Amino acid sequence: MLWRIYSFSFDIARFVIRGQPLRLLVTKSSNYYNRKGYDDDDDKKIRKINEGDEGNIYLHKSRGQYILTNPRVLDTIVRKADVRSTDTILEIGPGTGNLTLKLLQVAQKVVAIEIDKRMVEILINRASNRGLENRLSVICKDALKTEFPQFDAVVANIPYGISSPLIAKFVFGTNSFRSATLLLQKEFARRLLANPGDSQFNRLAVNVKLVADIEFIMDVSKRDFIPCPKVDSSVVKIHPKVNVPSVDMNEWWAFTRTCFSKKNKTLGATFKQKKKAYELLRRSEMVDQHKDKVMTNCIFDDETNKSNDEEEVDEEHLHPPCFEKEMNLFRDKIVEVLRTSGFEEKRPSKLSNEELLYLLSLFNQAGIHFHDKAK
Ligand SMILES: C[S@@+](CC[C@H](N)C(=O)[O-])C[C@H]1O[C@@H](n2cnc3c(N)ncnc32)[C@H](O)[C@@H]1O
Repeated sequence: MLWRIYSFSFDIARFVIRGQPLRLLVTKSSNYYNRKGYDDDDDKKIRKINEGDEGNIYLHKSRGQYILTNPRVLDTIVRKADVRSTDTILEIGPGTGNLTLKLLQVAQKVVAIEIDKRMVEILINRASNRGLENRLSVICKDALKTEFPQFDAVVANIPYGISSPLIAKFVFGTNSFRSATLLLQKEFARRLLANPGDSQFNRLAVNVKLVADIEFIMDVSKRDFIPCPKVDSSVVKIHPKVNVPSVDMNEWWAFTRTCFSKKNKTLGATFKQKKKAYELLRRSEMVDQHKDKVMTNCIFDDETNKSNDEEEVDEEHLHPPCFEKEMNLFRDKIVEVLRTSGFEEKRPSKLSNEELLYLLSLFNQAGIHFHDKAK
């Protein structure tokens, strides 16, 4: 009972502070979710929100459905995105359209990709009620499986569960664009912003920063969302670089995957592992018979820095006796490159992209190449 009173006063306070209509349907169960955010045990009907008279909807945790409701935060995101009146803006996960409606006021066109058709209905209704539907194009599909149309910039509060592959799709995809202003989970944003030597620096930052500059915009409190998530958020702006180093991206991803498999180990220790040398020997152009079968894995799938590039290799066949001599020679060659270049005692977590690019070029000169696992 006390909690209900507290919860209701909180909503009233939000109404007064922000001067916006109450959006919550205060139902029996909503008090529970108010307090706790999503219910971990029940991912189905978890929270009903009400967008004024324009529809109401239950939100799903599995789809990252956290609605950003603070108009001041929404305005700041749009302002910091520097949207031009001639722009086509790509928005991923528009939800019920709080951000979309603001974008439609400043951009020429908004293309929104939303997986949930219930959200699409509400979004189209809200845009139509304001006479903005002609400038809105909605694609009701999974953004990861959809080819993006041409766009000038991205502005989005994306579902956090797909941050890595989505950012990879933006920065390594074929579309050229000016910037991507994204609301991300705070921890993820910190990893993206991290520099060599920072504890959060990992392969995610290394790969993205090869092709883009990342700008911190602002932190956003979890209390600015409905329902209240467990984590805080941050807005960052990704600026694709005009001059990208000329490097084979597949090889770069495979190289950083190997280096960052243990980001705090020295490179000497990482590359001296028999298994690592064997994998490289098999994949190197010197012996790889299957060069054309290179497979590109998700470039960020080790962002938690777990050693998930450890291939499931049958130990018996890890280094067959006939291969032992060849492998030892190859490993000596790798270590020689590291020793003569002064990289043997260095740790990948402290190296800049320029240093990593230089090391890769030295490996290549010695005939050592990196590929993702051959199929
Ligand atoms: C964090 S909510 C953001 C909603 C809205 N933009 C806002 O700021 O309030 C994420 C939205 O992305 C949608 N979504 C989740 N996975 C998606 C996917 N793979 N492709 C497109 N949309 C997706 C969800 O349905 C949800 O509407």
